Amino acid sequence: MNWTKVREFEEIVYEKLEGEGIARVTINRPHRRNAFTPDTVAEMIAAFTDAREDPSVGVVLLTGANPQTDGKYAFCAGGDQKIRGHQAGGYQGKDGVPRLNVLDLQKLIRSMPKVVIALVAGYAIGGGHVLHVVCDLTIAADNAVFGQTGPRVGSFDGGFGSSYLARIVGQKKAREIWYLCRQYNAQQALDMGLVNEVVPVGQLQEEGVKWAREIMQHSPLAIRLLKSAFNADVDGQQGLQELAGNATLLYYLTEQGDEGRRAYVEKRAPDFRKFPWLP
Ligand SMILES: CC(C)(COP(=O)(O)OP(=O)(O)OC[C@H]1O[C@@H](n2cnc3c(N)ncnc32)[C@H](O)[C@@H]1OP(=O)(O)O)[C@@H](O)C(=O)NCCC(=O)NCCSC(=O)c1cc(O)c2ccccc2c1O
Repeated sequence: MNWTKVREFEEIVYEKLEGEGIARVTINRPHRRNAFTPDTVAEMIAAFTDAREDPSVGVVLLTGANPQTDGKYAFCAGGDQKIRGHQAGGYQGKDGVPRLNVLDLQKLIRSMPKVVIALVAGYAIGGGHVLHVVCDLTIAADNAVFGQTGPRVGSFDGGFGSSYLARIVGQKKAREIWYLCRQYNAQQALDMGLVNEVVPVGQLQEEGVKWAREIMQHSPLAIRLLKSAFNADVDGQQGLQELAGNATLLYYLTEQGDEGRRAYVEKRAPDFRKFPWLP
């Protein structure tokens, strides 16, 4: 497949499949099971922002560099515990400032009007598990392992990582996942509705592209509106803002919406009488 690097990053790889509208973000810290630092997250935010702003991109694949240095696999093992500051308010990257900027990345993935598909091989653990949860779809390799570790390592994600997880797998299962910190294999994840499909690990990337190509055949506006409608059901005023923003976008595309703008620019009264009050 003809993947082209969009630009150089240090802790991720960001590519596009030329002429297909598909982008891929790969977390590239295999010596730490692809655990993220604030710098990894800042790079991911930059890549996802590029994909969001590029009108030719409709689908973004999120994955981890594999196999790892010891031959094992990981999607992402969450925040890098070795740089989580001592009694500090977050993870410390190159500038030494403690932050939890993965929360900004979660919001971006969730609200961007493109489809984000997590391709999970090996461990999706802690904050890495939450990353796949906030993606629109998840395809798992048959060696995938899912779980939260927060209460064991002195952390928790009470946002999308717990409340949205409960919307996906149900309250009882979500509480089990967080309170017991167990690990679940790909089949168990499929059974609880946590992933969309399980494929052999060697086919994971191809399968992701296959799903992306199918999505790319469909209407961008319909998918944009569906994503914001799914979010609006769960995300309160933020979700309504996304849905309403799309209503405004559509209104701007109409003659009626344009009449108000034109009248202002032409310094005349708008004529809305020609438009029907539909039932
Ligand atoms: C993922 C594992 C289950 C894999 O186990 P395995 O035995 O295969 O591998 P090793 O344990 O030997 O790991 C190999 C190598 O990688 C290092 N490593 C792995 N994960 C991390 C990590 N998260 N941070 C730092 N380093 C990591 C490991 O130390 C080894 O290197 P050595 O040089 O030491 O040999 C297992 O690795 C594992 O359980 N990892 C920890 C998973 C974890 O607890 N993650 C953090 C959860 S908390 C979190 O992610 C989090 C982040 C946020 O930003 C939040 C923001 C807001 C709210 C909440 C947040 C949050 O909870």
